[in-house]
Amino acid sequence: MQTIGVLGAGAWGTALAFTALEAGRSVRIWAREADVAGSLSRGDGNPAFLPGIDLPAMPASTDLSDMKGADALLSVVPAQFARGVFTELAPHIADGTPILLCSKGIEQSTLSLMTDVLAQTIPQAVPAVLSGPSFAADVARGLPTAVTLACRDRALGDRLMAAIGRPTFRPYWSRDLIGAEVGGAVKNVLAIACGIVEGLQLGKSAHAALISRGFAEMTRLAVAMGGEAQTMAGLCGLGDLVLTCSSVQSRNMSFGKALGEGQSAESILAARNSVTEGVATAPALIELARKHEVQMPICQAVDDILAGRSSLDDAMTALLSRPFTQEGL
Ligand SMILES: NC(=O)c1ccc[n+]([C@@H]2O[C@H](COP(=O)([O-])OP(=O)(O)OC[C@H]3O[C@@H](n4cnc5c(N)ncnc54)[C@H](O)[C@@H]3O)[C@@H](O)[C@H]2O)c1
Ligand SMILES: O=P(O)(O)OC[C@H](O)CO
Repeated sequence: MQTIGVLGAGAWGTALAFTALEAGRSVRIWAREADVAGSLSRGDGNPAFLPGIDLPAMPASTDLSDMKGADALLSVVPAQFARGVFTELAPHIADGTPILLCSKGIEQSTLSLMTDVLAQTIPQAVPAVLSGPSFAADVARGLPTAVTLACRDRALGDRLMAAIGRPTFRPYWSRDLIGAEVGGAVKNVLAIACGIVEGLQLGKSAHAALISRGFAEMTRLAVAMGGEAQTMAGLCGLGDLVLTCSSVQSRNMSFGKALGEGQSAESILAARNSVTEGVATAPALIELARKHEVQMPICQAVDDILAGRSSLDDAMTALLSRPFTQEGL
C-alpha cells in the first residue's frame, strides 16, 4: 500500500496525512476549501484547522477524482457530511478499495454508523475503522499515540497498520468495527457531560463517577448493537473516553465546560470553525438507545440540555435522583 488518499483536511485529516507521509507513503488530500488545499500543497500547514503547527508540503486539491487509484483512503469528513461526500466520491472508487473511517459520530437523520453510510454509498469499498485517544495536534507534532484499527480481515488490517503506523503512531488491530465506532461516537457525548461537570465546578469525584458510569452506558449500547464488551475496555472505548473527558483540548469537553459556565450552545458553536461531533450525535444516540432498549441516563441528560428540555440544574437533579442500584455494566 503505497498511495494513501485522505478525504477531509480538517485537523484530524491533516494530522493523519502527515503521519502517513512520515510512514513513507505517498499522500493525496481532498480538502473542501480551496485555501486549505493551497496552503497544504505549498507547505504552509493548515492555519484554518490546525494552527501553529509546521508541516511539510502535502499534495492537496478540491477535486474528488484525485482520490482515484489510491491504494487505501482515510475518511475524515465529519459524520453529518460523510454521506454527501461519499456519494460524489463513489464513481472514482475501484472494487475492493479499503476505506478507513476515522470520523467519530452517528448520522443524525438515519441513525447510521459510518460503516452503514459507506455500505449504502460506496458498496464496492472495504470498510475499516480507526478510533482511539488521539488529539490531532499531538499526532501532528509526532507525540506518541496509540489507536484501534478495526477491520474484519486480519491480513488487510496488517497492511493498513503497516501503511500508516510508525513508532509514534501505533495502531492495534481489532475485528470489532461496531465497538470501535460506538466507542468513538459515545465518548464525545460523555465528554460534553464531563465538561458540564467541570464548568459547574462539581468536583473531581463527580468527574470520575461520570467517566465510570459513562463507560457502562457506552458498553451497554455497543454490546446491544453487536459490538464486544472487551473492545470497549481498549483504546477506542475507555482510552478515548479518558482522554476526551480529561482535557479542554477536546472540543466536546470544552463545549460542555462553556455550557456549564453559562454560555449558550449557539454562541459557543458560532465562535468555532471546528466540529463538535457530540452535539449532532447526542439525539441520534438517544434514538438508538431507545431502539435497542438500552439505558443511557448521562447521554440522555446531555441530549435533554441540548434540546432545551432541561436546564443544567434539572438535568443534574434528575441524574442524582435515580434509584440506588447494583453496580455493573
Ligand atoms: N481533531 C481531532 O483531534 C480528532 C481526532 C480524532 C478524530 N477526529 C474526528 O475527525 C472528524 C473530523 O474532525 P476534524 O477535527 O478533522 O475537523 P475540524 O473541526 O478540524 O474541521 C472541520 C472539518 O469539517 C469539514 N466540513 C465542514 N463543512 C462541511 C461540509 N458541508 N461538507 C464536508 N465537510 C465539511 C471541513 O472541511 C473540515 O475538514 C470528526 O469526526 C472528529 O470527531 C478528530
Ligand atoms: O476534540 P474532540 O472532542 O473532537 O476529540 C478529539 C479526539 O476524538 C480525541 O480522541
